[in-house]
Amino acid sequence: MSGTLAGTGRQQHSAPGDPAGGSRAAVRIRGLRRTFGIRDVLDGLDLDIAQGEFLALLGASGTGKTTLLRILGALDRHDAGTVLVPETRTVVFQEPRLVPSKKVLANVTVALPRGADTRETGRRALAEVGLDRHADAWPATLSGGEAQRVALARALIREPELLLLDEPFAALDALTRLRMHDLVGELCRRHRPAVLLVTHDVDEAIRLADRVAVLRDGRLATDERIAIGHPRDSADPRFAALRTRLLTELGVHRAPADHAPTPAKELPA
Ligand SMILES: Nc1ncnc2c1ncn2[C@@H]1O[C@H](COP(=O)(O)OP(=O)(O)OP(=O)(O)O)[C@@H](O)[C@H]1O
Repeated sequence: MSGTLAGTGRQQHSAPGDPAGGSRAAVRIRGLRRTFGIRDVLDGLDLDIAQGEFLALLGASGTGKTTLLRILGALDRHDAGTVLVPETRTVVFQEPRLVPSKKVLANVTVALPRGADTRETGRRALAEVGLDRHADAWPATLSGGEAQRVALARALIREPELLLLDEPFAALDALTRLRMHDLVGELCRRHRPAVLLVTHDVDEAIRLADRVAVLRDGRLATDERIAIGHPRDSADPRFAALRTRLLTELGVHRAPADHAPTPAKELPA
């Protein structure tokens, strides 16, 4: 594990993470602060993510979810605290961010060192996301869901110890999103990176994660482990109960749908 010592800009290399809750930590954050102007968006945040653990992070808009993810990806700095992260981290954003002038296979292997087996490794990564037949396609010819699968293949090909997912399904239609959930769940079980998923979708969080946390006032307000065997089907009453608890934590109180819809109105010709 290596990490950044806040305020010094130096890289810290340390022994692999100590046991955290029985597992070894891939991510260890203590007292993290990030200030924009006069606002402490992250304010003394503590968080561990164990190796191979899938953490979904919920929070109202503007609470600092993406800021936290960007700090872990070294895309932003922090003002105080300690952040220890693994050496290999990759990010999937809401948009696929493919290079339009490179074909799909070249996009997937873009961050790999050139070697005799680079193309073969790229083809295997594409096969994992069901797109091996698109290796020679241009990004502009892909659907949104296909492009996002290429972005996922590009992120996993480096076998990251930490995979950072910043609302990667938000721009997809509902059916494609469900298919992507299955795919990401399966690939994460196979590759076992630690995962931080930033999302607004409570159902998605419960369906995919081992742990769900809610960010509020710069810290984790809720940090809940989802038991092995917990129902992942949104129709199940235990799933619904957890959803209601998390929505309440997020400040969303659903009014019961007790009013009948207004009758359809015929528009004049
Ligand atoms: N570079 C920046 N300069 C100034 N303010 C920033 C910067 N980046 C983020 N912020 C502010 O920090 C706060 C948290 O932003 P962030 O994008 O992390 O929130 P979020 O929880 O991911 O929001 P959303 O769910 O809407 O994407 C916001 O008020 C935002 O305006």
